Amino acid sequence: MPEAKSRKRKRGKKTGSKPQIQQQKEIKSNDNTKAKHGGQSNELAAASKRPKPSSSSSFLDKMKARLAGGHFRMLNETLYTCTGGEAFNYFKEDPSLFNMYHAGYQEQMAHWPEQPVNVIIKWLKDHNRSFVVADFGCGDARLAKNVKNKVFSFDLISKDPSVIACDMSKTPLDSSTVDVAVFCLSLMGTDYPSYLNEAQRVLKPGGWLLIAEVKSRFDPITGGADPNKFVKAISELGFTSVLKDFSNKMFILFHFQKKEKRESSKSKAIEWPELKPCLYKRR
Ligand SMILES: C[S@@+](CC[C@H](N)C(=O)[O-])C[C@H]1O[C@@H](n2cnc3c(N)ncnc32)[C@H](O)[C@@H]1O
Repeated sequence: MPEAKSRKRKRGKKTGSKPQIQQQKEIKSNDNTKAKHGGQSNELAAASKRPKPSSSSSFLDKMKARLAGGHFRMLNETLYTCTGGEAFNYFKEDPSLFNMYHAGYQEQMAHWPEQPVNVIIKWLKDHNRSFVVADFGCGDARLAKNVKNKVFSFDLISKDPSVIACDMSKTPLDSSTVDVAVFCLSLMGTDYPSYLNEAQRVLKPGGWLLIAEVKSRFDPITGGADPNKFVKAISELGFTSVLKDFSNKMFILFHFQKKEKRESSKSKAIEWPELKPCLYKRR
């Protein structure tokens, strides 16, 4: 690493001094040609040869954005193809990757006409303010920052003192203590049923499970999961389906309420549909 740094410094010096020397030469030759020919056209010709700082910096910005976009897509794909535990260890080793992921995520979300987290914030504002909320995969904890409810925010890395860093299949919450469990675009890991199991454990009977997910993940025509199979699996986990909303172009919303008692026998394994990774577009 130190070697790379010093090489960078040397290169910086070289490129930094060259244009200056060039400029001086141009000014000189301009003066000469002006003196010789007295024409304005020579000055214009020289100016057109000068490097344009604005275009080179915008090129650099473009390259930086392309590189950042590539990093984001790589991290995004990693999160969708590993378990929560693996993702937790991955970010723990290099927390800066989490910032990189979220910068790319915010960039992508800026192109969505509506943010699902805002729809959930509105739902919470329209309901009981004393509801205790658990935000599973909270990101920058926007939800907690925008409601008056008590919110427990969980993510792989804590970027805010209010966020608890953990793999959300194992939260530190006591059983039956939460009124609303939120998963907003966060059912990423291949072991996503373990996150829903955890929500079932911490929710009070009658508690709400709100899920927003990328629509393409539930489009069987393009290899997505059958939403009915997803709802069936969650019902077997001990929930009643209350709402399935397909009206938004980008995301799908599911609302469930926890049953007083789980009906399905423990011996019968729940058949969870596979949720395909959500691959964001290159921009
Ligand atoms: C696509 S972002 C959405 C963030 C936020 N919910 C929003 O809507 O803006 C998904 C978040 O879930 C987190 N996440 C994914 N798997 C997780 C896990 N097993 N445990 C904790 N957080 C997880 C990611 O780190 C990421 O911050």
